[in-house]
Amino acid sequence: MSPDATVEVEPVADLKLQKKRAYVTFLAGNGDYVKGIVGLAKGLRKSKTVYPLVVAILPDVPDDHRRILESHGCIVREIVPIYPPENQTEFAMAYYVINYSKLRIWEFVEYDKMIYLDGDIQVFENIDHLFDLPNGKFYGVMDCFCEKTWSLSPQFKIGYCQQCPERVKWPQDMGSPPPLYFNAGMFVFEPNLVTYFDLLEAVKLTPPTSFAEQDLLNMFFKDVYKPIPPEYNLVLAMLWRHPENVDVKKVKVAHYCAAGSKPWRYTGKEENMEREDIKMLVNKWWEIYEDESLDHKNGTTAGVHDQPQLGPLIAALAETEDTVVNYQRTAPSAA
Ligand SMILES: O=c1ccn([C@@H]2O[C@H](COP(=O)(O)OP(=O)(O)O[C@H]3O[C@H](CO)[C@H](O)[C@H](O)[C@H]3O)[C@@H](O)[C@H]2O)c(=O)[nH]1
Ligand SMILES: O[C@H]1[C@H](O)[C@@H](O)[C@H](O)[C@@H](O)[C@H]1O
Ligand SMILES: [Mn+2]
Repeated sequence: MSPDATVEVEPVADLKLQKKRAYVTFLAGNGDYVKGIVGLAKGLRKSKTVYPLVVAILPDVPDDHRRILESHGCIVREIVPIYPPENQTEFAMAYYVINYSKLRIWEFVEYDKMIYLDGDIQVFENIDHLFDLPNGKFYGVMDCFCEKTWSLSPQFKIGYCQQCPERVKWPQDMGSPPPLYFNAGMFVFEPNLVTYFDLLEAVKLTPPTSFAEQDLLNMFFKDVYKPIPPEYNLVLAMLWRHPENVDVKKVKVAHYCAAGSKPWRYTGKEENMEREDIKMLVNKWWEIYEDESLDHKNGTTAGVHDQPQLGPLIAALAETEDTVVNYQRTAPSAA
């Protein structure tokens, strides 16, 4: 390039950050969760995210499921399973043991920041702005302790829930109330190898408990946890347990974790599944899943991969720590 050449760089977006952000989900086994992830990929595309969806998969995910994910624009990354120490613990759901492997996502350090979403989550509105939350914290939505899955916990036994701490107050003779507890189906985090090795160490040293890696993550990040509003991860039981805390019309992200609510298995027969709000949310999931206009085109991945390749000059500038490079994005819509 000649020395007096000028480069048109328009002040629009923080390129450096965009380059290193992604959504991430997790897939294990040869069952039907792959449908959940296809639905999620399409929901994210509909939300017009500019970021890709990475799927961390265990080796037991069959090839045809991997190909389905790739055909929907996902970046598939195989991870090595993580096993908790031997223990007699009864998990709230027996299969939660596989979720320890999810901790491998802290190893994805080619990304500065990621948003983890379970495969039974659907995104109805763009949530890319969550990537702009200040670094150094762990963001997630506060859980509810009222469903039967919590029946072994002291909270459930005394009827205490952090969603309505005034209803049954935490008894003084049980010490101070437990720290705020997030649902680990959705969270904003920064991959980091030091954190990753500390997490692996914590797994080795911590006897498993009912909610597996969700309990571990809550313990590990308790001092940096910052709650975000429930519309970023609507744990469906909130609709009948704490209706005063949620407005279903404002929901950006729904988490189909209540018993019987997974849309691809929904029959409407289980408790609470006949509710109109549940039927509406299940229908919304199916509309996205079946919308062919949201199918991935041209064999490219969603989000960042739909963006033009950066010129080497812009890329080099983006590497400079204190230089904010802005440029005109001409990305086509993710749809
Ligand atoms: O056979 C399976 C089971 C689970 N998963 C993956 O693991 C995730 C977690 O499983 P569920 O969504 O069924 O679990 P819940 O929502 O009931 O569980 C919650 O508690 C769990 C405790 O282990 C995890 O923290 C999980 O992320 C959190 O949302 C799934 O979304 C999916 O991404 C699979 O791929 N295959
Ligand atoms: O991880 C669990 C799971 O998602 C359950 O279905 C729900 O009852 C819980 O509140 C949550 O902590
Ligand atoms: Mn889930």
